[in-house]
Amino acid sequence: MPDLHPSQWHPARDYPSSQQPHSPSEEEEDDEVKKLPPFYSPRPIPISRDVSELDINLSSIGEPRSSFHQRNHNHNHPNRNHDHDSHSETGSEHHSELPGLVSPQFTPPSTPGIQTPSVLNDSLHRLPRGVPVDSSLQNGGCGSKKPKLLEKLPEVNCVVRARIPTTTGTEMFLHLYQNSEDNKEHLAIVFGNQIRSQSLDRVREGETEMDRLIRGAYNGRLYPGRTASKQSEAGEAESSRQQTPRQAQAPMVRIHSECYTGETVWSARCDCGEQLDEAARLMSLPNPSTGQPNGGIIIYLRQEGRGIGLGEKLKAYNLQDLGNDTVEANLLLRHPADARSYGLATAMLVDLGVSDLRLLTNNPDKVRAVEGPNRDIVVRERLAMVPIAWRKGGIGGIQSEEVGGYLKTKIEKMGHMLQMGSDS
Ligand SMILES: Nc1nc2c(ncn2[C@@H]2O[C@H](COP(=O)(O)OP(=O)(O)OP(=O)(O)O)[C@@H](O)[C@H]2O)c(=O)[nH]1
Repeated sequence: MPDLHPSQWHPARDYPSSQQPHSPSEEEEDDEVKKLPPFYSPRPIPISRDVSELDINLSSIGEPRSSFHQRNHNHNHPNRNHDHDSHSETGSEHHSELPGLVSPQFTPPSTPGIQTPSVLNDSLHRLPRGVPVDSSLQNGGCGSKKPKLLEKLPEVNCVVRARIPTTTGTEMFLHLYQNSEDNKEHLAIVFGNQIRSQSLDRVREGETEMDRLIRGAYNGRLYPGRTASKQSEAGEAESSRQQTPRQAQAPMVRIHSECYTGETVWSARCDCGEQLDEAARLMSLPNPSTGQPNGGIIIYLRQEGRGIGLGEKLKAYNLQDLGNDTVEANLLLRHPADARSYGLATAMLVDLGVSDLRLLTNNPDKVRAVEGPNRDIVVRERLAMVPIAWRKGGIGGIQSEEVGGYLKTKIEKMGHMLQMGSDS
């Protein structure tokens, strides 16, 4: 390689041809993928114990501090609170006493209290347009690339579930999973109270009723003094009255990969934090026909930096500042452009009783990959995630030179199904 200062060096020009980073051919991709462990993210440590016997390490739970209701979308200052009052969009509760921490996506651009939930025709209250998907067809709305899938889904086990009231007034149930492939705590963020985890509800040998209550394997709600995981008849009648009605449509699902920089430390290099917020907001919106929240599931996978890990992603950012795009930077670091896999997401969704879904994504690879090796799950529709800054009448959104380049590369090199700068 020529002896150049890094700031003068560009991969396309200055790499010896044998080392030139390039878009891999299908064969090369095959080789590249074979070299990767099945759940590369980035170095899984296989666990030998039976997943059903895994114990809960409570001290390690709680990371990362996802700030999806408190995100700063202007990025002028990380701690800036915007000036909208907080307002529940579900129409179910109104917390006028909450501080102004709620992000603009969660806050209608009006004074809380003067609008009724019947105003469902403005862009904030509508779901994105669904595009029908059929992955069995060559041009079925999800690209033509066949994902490399394992023959068998990994084993997953939901070890604990807890109710989380959120700053918008919507409640969700956080499900923490362990699995047979790595030691990471992957999560399912479940909106609505109809979706149950089969592995969580399964009775464990020797467990007491208190054990079940503590690990979240109860129905209805917890209250001081409750001792039984199953409710009394009166309690059951009350909970079925409060249960969110089953939606006629397949549930909305977002499969999200961890992004510490975009979700926690206000990075304007990517739109990851905004996408996480938006998925939660859409799942909290009232369904026009029932008035109840739409509900849905965010599968939160710990595959930081598209699977290369935070340290490597930070190196990639330095390479980006030296003039490379996101794909080139990964390849220069000897990583694939995208090192993720979605088998764990499929297995978690199967555990949550999902057989078909509407997927919030622009990424064609996710659609086929989440369906699993035997089409264990079917994606019926794709709901586009259009950046807020590109939307007509959209308020805020991430705006920076870096996020512009990031989205451009996704569209031009990774086949993401979006039109640059457009909200269609
Ligand atoms: N290697 C690398 N990873 C990045 C970069 N920017 C963001 N990421 C990671 O990309 C992942 C974001 O992916 P997702 O939110 O699942 O979205 P996606 O696959 O791009 O597609 P959508 O479903 O359309 O959002 C996170 O793990 C981020 O940490 C980057 O410049 N380099």
